[in-house]
Amino acid sequence: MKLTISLGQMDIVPGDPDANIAKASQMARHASDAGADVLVLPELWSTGYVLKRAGELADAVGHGVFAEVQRLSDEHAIHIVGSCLSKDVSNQYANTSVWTAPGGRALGQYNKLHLFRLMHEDQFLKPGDRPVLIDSPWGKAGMAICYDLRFPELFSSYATDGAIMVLIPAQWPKVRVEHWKTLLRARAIENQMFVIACNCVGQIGPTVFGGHSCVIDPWGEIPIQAGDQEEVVTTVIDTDQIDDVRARIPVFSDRRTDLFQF
Ligand SMILES: O=C(O)CCC(=O)C(=O)O
Repeated sequence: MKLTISLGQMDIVPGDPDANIAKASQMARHASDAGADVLVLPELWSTGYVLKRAGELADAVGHGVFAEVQRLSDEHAIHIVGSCLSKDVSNQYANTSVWTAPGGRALGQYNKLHLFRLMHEDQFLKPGDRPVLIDSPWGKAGMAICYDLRFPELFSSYATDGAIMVLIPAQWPKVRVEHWKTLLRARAIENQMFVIACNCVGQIGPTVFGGHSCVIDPWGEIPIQAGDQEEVVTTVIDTDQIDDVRARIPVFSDRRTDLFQF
């Protein structure tokens, strides 16, 4: 099955949801004009890392920025995935990626499992308590956010549970962009699935972000990779490629499940 994906590599305006929603709106229009089925945005794209202002900037899922994304999804008939600051009924904050589908619905939501101490997430946010696999119209899709990329067991559990792709909104710093590229490719190759990753660009405080948003196929090839500027890039993937790659090198049948847990 063919799936057209756009990556909205945004230069996030810190602490200014209105400015970032305007950028997301332009990106959704651009992606829709390019024929995209799904637009992926970065991690915390509506606010950036201004966690000290979570009380003012976080929204309950379904409200505020999440409702704005639903409006964009309906208007442009496009699925949208990206993470924003959320709050729950007890006013606890999380880094939440929602898969928003046209027609006024969300297919699922995921709270970042591995909080990134270097950005003080552990001081402000509640970590997620479970992996989330979305039943998308193109097949099962695992949800991950940025630092989660360093934890291969998350990706391998998604693959074992039938994922054909994992979507990763991120704010990955330029200084470690080689880790980003290497880990994304490794996760795609070792799990023989598509890895779809959208980073941001620009600078927030002392941190410069690395861009290089990309889609990686199950063979480790990179059909599209952005540079280090704000841009929307689009590519078409064929999910049937997964069966071809898994037939060529049957790592899932060759796993030593008698020795290791997956
Ligand atoms: O793992 C890294 O190097 C970057 C992670 C990160 O910036 C994040 O999770 O926000």
